[in-house]
Amino acid sequence: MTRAQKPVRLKVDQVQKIYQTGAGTEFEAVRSLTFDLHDGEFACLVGPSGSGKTTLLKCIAGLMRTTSGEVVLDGQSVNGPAKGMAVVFQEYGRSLFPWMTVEANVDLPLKTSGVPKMERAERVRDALESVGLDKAGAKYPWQLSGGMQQRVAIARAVASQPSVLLMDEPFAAVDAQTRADLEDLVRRIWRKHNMTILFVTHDIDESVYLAERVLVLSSSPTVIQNDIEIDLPQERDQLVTRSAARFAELRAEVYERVQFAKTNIHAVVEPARFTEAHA
Ligand SMILES: Nc1ncnc2c1ncn2[C@@H]1O[C@H](COP(=O)(O)OP(=O)(O)OP(=O)(O)O)[C@@H](O)[C@H]1O
Repeated sequence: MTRAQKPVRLKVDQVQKIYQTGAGTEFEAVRSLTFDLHDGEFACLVGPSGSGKTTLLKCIAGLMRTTSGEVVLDGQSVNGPAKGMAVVFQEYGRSLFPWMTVEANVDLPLKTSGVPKMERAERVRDALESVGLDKAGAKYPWQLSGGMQQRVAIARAVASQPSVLLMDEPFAAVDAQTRADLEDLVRRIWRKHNMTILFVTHDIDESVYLAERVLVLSSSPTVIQNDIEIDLPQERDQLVTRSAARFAELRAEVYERVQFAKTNIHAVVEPARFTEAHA
């Protein structure tokens, strides 16, 4: 089945975000963003610094109101923190409760959403096993390394069985080796649980390695500038995949698009004006 034939999980429809920045002033961070995420897709979102990646993710997760436009999850309009979405942030240290064990941290969203106790225990066990932390359930977050803490945050997201998993620069704060391990872990989890993932990253190589599709944002005020299919084999390996000729081509393509985004404000939405202004 092709991507287009699969049901749409997440619909982002002309989302605009204008921040009120003080006495009568405002800043349009996101202009008009439209894309669909289909069931089981893994998409990465890249773009210049300040292009609105975090703003967009917060709007999608229902943590921030859009100024206009709509986010629809499984056919329901998102108007607040949505039950079917889980978010993994960069700051794992702040997203886990230090006074709770690993198990209790993973269990918390299940408990608050009223999942029966027996089922909760099973889901927590499965999720911790998926991230290779089945022996660490009784530990506290502060007894774990940064990479392990981020795996707990991922386990918590997996346990809640979200329709869509949102990840905002989740590996930016860990060392290179841990990052590579976590990338492989997320791809394994994605395939095992047939998840739908939207992953924000600064790192172009990471976006190509992880995703099936890379969405490139323009600079602010932001629109989707490019939607690039990553036609690499499903089985990926840090050494083999990253040294493949096709990987280099895709990386170069995404890199060029991001460079273009940095220097061509409004080039996509208003090409005529851009051409005139730079003629
Ligand atoms: N609360 C706010 N009030 C006003 N402007 C804001 C606010 N939050 C973000 N912005 C502005 O909106 C734009 C987009 O910010 P955002 O953090 O979403 O970008 P980003 O692509 O995630 O950035 P980075 O890649 O550097 O993390 C930036 O110009 C930022 O200064």
